[in-house]
Amino acid sequence: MKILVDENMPYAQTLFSRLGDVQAVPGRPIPREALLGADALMVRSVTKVNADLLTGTGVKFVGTATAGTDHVDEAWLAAQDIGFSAAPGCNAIAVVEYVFSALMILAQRDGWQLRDKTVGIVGVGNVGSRLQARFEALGVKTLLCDPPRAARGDAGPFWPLEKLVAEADILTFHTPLYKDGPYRTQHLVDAELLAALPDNRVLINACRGEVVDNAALLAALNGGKVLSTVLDVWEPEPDLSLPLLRAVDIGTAHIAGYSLEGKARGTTQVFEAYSRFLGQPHAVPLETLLPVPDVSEVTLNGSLVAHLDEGTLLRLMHLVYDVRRDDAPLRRVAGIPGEFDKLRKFYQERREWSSLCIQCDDEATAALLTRLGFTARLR
Ligand SMILES: NC(=O)C1=CN([C@@H]2O[C@H](COP(=O)(O)OP(=O)(O)OC[C@H]3O[C@@H](n4cnc5c(N)ncnc54)[C@H](O)[C@@H]3O)[C@@H](O)[C@H]2O)C=CC1
Ligand SMILES: O=C(O)C(=O)[C@H](O)COP(=O)(O)O
Repeated sequence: MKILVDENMPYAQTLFSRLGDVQAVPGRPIPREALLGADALMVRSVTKVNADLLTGTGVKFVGTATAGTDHVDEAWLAAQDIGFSAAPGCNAIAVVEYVFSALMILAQRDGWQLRDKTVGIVGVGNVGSRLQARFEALGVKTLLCDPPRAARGDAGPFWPLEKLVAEADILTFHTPLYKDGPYRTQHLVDAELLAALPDNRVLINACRGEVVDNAALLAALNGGKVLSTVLDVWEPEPDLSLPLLRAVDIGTAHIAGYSLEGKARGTTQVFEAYSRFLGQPHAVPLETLLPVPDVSEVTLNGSLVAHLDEGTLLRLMHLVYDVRRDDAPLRRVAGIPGEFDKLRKFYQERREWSSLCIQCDDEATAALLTRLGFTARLR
């Protein structure tokens, strides 16, 4: 059995070799000759999986170690009776921690406190709901927009996007990319929305580049719109607009989801799905794969809760992950062919907040840190 895996999929060799012969290949594009004779294909978001890629191959199962699936023609796979699995939620925590880092940096730079702001979350799935839970832990007001969930009768409240545009200080987008249909998200942020957005707001896109009309955003920023902008994803990738990169406050190379835990969950989720598909189910506990983090324990003296000190919180968050480490390298190499993908391929190890154990003095602080996603212990 031959299993092709994207070369940027940590732990794929270790895991998939339990099921067959593994060959690691570049994902953008996958070499056609490698596909011939392959039984299964494990990709990431950079590979377009469709009839053009797979017709005439013997591939019977496709896994994508990603949350988004817009690069996969699922209807075509189903029509060909090719098995498919994504990795829903695998990197949601990483995206949440990216958003927090970005917001804390802007707050410090511009002299505001997160707790005084209202955050509008557009798309309240794996990322958005975790984001909301952490904001709630900090007492930050959120407004949620998720029309598909509202239509399903899920508990909200969910609001129309227009209300978030009018009332939220921070708008953060976490929807799938839908190019058509009733919940189309392509260019959800367009010239009209940008014009309606009052000045001094924050806009974050960490879902898919096409959810924001990049040309309209650049025109708005060039036209004097006062908007702090954080973009992890671009239209198009990898050839992002250099003027837009210069105009945004924080810009990164589609790495919001790139914690080691997030990538490892992605690989294990598709491995487990493929093993079930083959009728040989395996379960892989994440802790059996992950290395010890560089910094694993700190002591926090005093209470974080008595008067919530966002400066201390920022320092704790940034002991684990500070988004500026990803903004600077993109600005250095953007525009040089191949460099966007290289930043992603040779990504410096990044861990999630849960990898940091914080020893603290009081129960309320420990409870808050735990709700935020750190590991907290009373000393
Ligand atoms: N930058 C990165 O590294 C990453 C990007 N992503 C992207 O973020 C997206 C969201 O991730 P998850 O939360 O894990 O996905 P998810 O599928 O769990 O949640 C998406 C939510 O968006 C909602 N939604 C759909 N259409 C909408 C619309 N028109 N308006 C508002 N809400 C809408 C859905 O009902 C769902 O609740 C993924 O589809 C993926 O494209 C995900 C992980 C990492
Ligand atoms: O999971 C998703 O969806 C993402 O956007 C991934 O974080 C993107 O990573 P790659 O698949 O492009 O390595």
